[in-house]
Amino acid sequence: MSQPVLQLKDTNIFQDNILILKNVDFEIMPGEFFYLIGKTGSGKSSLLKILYGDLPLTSGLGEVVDFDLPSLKEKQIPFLRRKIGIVFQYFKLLNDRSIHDNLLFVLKATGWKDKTLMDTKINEVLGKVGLQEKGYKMPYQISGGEQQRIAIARAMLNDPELIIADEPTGNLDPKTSMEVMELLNEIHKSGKTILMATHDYSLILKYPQRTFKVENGEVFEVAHQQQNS
Ligand SMILES: Nc1ncnc2c1ncn2[C@@H]1O[C@H](COP(=O)(O)OP(=O)(O)OP(=O)(O)O)[C@@H](O)[C@H]1O
Repeated sequence: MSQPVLQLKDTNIFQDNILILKNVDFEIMPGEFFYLIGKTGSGKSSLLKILYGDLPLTSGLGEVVDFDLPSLKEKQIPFLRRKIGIVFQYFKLLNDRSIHDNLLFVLKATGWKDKTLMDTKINEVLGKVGLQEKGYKMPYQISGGEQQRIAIARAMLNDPELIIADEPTGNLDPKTSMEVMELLNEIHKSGKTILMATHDYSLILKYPQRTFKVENGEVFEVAHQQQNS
């Protein structure tokens, strides 16, 4: 039987010694797509930060892409991040270089050396997000939706075992949000595991998946929503 891609057990999550979430228990198996929903400030980002090593796990058990979180060392974090693709609300592209060079920068930073292999990989991920022709453009020369697609392409450069998306549509208009959701769905259908935080219930209605809710310091699974389109 396959192992969970991520697992939290009896985990308490703190920010500045303040308990934000208690007794968090959940796991994601390979190929699943999970939403994490909850109001602004409920603790979604804190939970995700635990998973990519941005917040230490000081209470309870946790394992992500075969890394043990309670014993995670600073020097292991880059290796953890190579196995996780992260997509943020604000796309965080580097504005001083082209799309192609944004992607090249990540490949070089994660240990790639061969120029031909790097170019092939960049073309591949740009193709996956439908933007193969835009590699020469600067980030500010493309739309917000396109920038988020590039950020998704960037997250896929190292074939991650898990994609974490923190409010990936939070900075986009409704139509562009739907396009980004279509893309995430395609990526999911290609076999990727995705955990996505959002407070946009309309997306969850349109693209129903297993959903965990963050509320009053707790995380619990909610029943599937009916598709409403
Ligand atoms: N660096 C920090 N130091 C102290 N407290 C923090 C820090 N970051 C977040 N918090 C607090 O932790 C709580 C949860 O914040 P978090 O960002 O995880 O919520 P969220 O559900 O992701 O909300 P949002 O969608 O607004 O990011 C909030 O009360 C917030 O003020």
